[in-house]
Amino acid sequence: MEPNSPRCSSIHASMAGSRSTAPSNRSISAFIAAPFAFASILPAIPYSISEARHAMSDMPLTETTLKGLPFLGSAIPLSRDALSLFTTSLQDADRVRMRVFGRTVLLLSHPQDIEEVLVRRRDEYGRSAEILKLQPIFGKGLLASDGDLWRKQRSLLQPNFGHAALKEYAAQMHKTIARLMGTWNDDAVLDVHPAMMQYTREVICAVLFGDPVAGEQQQLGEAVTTVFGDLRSEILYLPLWRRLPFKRSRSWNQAVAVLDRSIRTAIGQRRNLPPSGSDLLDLLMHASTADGYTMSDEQLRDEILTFFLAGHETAALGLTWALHLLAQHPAVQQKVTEEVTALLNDGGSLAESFTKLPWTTAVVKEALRLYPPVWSMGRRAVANTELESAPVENGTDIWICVYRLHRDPRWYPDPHTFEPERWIDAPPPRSFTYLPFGIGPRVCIGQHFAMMESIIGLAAILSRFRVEATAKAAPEFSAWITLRPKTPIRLRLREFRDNTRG
Ligand code: HEM
Repeated sequence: MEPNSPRCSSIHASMAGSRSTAPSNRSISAFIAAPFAFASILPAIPYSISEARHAMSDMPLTETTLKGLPFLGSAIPLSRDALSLFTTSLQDADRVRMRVFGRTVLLLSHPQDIEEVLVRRRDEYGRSAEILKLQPIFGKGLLASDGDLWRKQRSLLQPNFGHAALKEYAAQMHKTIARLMGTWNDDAVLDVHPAMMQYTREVICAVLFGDPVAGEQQQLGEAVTTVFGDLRSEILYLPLWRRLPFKRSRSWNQAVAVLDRSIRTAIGQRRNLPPSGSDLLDLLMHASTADGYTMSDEQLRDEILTFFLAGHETAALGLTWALHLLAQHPAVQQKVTEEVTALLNDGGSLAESFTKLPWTTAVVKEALRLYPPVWSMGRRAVANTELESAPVENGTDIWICVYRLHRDPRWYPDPHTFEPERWIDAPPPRSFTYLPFGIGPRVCIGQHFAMMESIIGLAAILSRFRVEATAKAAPEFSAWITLRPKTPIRLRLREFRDNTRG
């Protein structure tokens, strides 16, 4: 997709938070200035309302209602296995209505409804109940805030995820994965998810704080792992769970305190130094909008925690699933290895030339299609509104099942098959059917960052190692906030090249 095409400018215009529901051809907004050089690695998220309307107008949407228990509604099957409940019920209808603890929930996976909720009628939907429950811990960072605060923060933060900034981060990413691979040996069996968590955690720490001394990094890393590893309980039981004298809640509280203290200390120390532009913390601290708005220390702390929350595990999961898929598909792995090797043999460097790796990019996109780390997105209606032929009452919870959307045979032929070819020299998928990073004004601010981190990470690993599956069975996954493997994914590393280049 050309960045200045009408489609693309519609995306950008839609993100500017305008109240109009009509598509606009305004040129690229300051919010999402997708850099030209990165266009080829972005997930194809074609967006043209008129095109989408035309293509889908002849298909009436179907709706069903799930019967549940009094008051509990569908809470029990939902807590047992939400993903199965979602995918099974969405097989029979485009929309599923259910009750959960007395609330109405509308489950969606049709692109037409998704467009309504996330773009056309976006002002009629607010943050989801689950996200709002995180506010006492993570404050009013970008993910959990809304309205004017969100708009101000988004425009302040967005430039730091644009082209120039990303180029700086590429070198950090490459350095980080190279350092990590220095600890891997030929024939070793790698537990992939924790290894990728280490990679993305070190990247986000390095990008935010520069290269802190190893001890601080380690302490911060452990706190991040504890806090974000136990978010599930947090969301369910907050604030009760935190007050109970369990070992897990105690260590969780301690980790939150460490994280909080480390971030506040880093902010405090920096306030006494002149601006250096050396890392993201420094840039954010001194950023201001055209009308002079700057962030308070409290807001800065919330944004940094939010980046950990939103950008650490998600990116690690994308990479974990990509490596798993490559181990299952040696022929595709070979293609990736060949293109990376060719680039390096021609004197290219991964940090500078990662946009020139179509197979690696396609593998990342396809992994995010099959295993979207954010497999479900939520909103809550803040007004009485409607979807085509369906009323939506104020207060209705909306859940969008991205997993089902990505595996719907109407949009993806042979939807459960790993086929990176879909993303190479093929027309982009139908509008609003590929949403690993969401869409509309609340689209992931870190999407380019995450794509770059994934491509550089994957390419670096495959420039040196072949990965082999150690188990035949496909791993099961647990779908709570993110789509995680239920049991470890262990891959055998076969070193074929030393890591002195690239
Ligand atoms: C593969 C990796 C990632 C995936 C799959 C992912 C996915 C998403 C999705 C689906 C949303 C939109 C949620 C919604 O509309 O309700 C989102 C929002 C967000 N993401 Fe990401 N993300 C990833 C990486 C990152 C990274 C690396 C960062 C930061 C460094 C980040 C920061 C954020 C923030 C701050 C938001 C909230 C944006 C807003 O509401 O304005 N994400 N992400």
